[in-house]
Amino acid sequence: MAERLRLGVNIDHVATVRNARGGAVPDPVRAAHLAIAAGADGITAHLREDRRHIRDTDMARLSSELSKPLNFEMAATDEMIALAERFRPHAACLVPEKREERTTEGGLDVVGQQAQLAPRIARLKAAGCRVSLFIEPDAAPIETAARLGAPVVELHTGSWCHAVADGNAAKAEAEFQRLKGGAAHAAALGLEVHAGHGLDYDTARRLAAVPAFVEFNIGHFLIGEAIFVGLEAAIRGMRKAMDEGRAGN
Ligand SMILES: CC(=O)[C@@H](O)[C@H](O)COP(=O)(O)O
Ligand SMILES: NCC(=O)COP(=O)(O)O
Repeated sequence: MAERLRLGVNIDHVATVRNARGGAVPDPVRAAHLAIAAGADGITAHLREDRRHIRDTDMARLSSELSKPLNFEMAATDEMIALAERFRPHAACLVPEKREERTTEGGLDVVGQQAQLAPRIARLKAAGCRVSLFIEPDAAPIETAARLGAPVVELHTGSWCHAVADGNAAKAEAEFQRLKGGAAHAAALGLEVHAGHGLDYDTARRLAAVPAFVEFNIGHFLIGEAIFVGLEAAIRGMRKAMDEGRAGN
């Protein structure tokens, strides 16, 4: 039987709510435990350089407490690599960061940054982390990721999700085919293929029909949905959507 499409729950925006008042609640680590109890296959947390949401202490607790894999998202800086060497998460995903961005705006420039990325990927591997590169679903970054020795790529789904949300059917179809082709290309190179950014129930269900994808990392939509239905129901709803999509329903 084919391995189930995995769901990684990103808890960043529980920390966004916590930080709004500068206190200790809601606790993102408590959310991580609840997400796992609700069926999450792993937890993703993005320790940004500006610490706008997840903080070092959150990452330390997640690294020591979780019963499922932790995917530590980070910029490819020496500061973050050193933290990954200290916390030793199951996985590390290198993402682009701009201080002024509201959220991630695209994939890592792996083609232009090969020289800087290669030693940092080596350090993460030496620390026992499964390295993932968050990239655009295009041939050049996919092939470069494979050459750099990253075993995993996470394809940026934001452009497709925005086109769907905007009702731009032509652009949505073009972006979906870009993701489908990128996933097949990455898989053919032996890469494990993940997807993330902006996914909701509908887009997760549709994307799950692409067999090359092994894992989705989903956060903002789930935390927003949890405000209305609770975190467990939101996650179970996403699990159902992904299973339906994978089964072709
Ligand atoms: C790379 C990606 O799309 C997300 O995992 C990232 O965490 C988004 O950044 P924010 O969580 O700060 O919106
Ligand atoms: N890498 C994508 C991720 O972890 C979650 O992105 P989003 O669902 O919060 O947009």
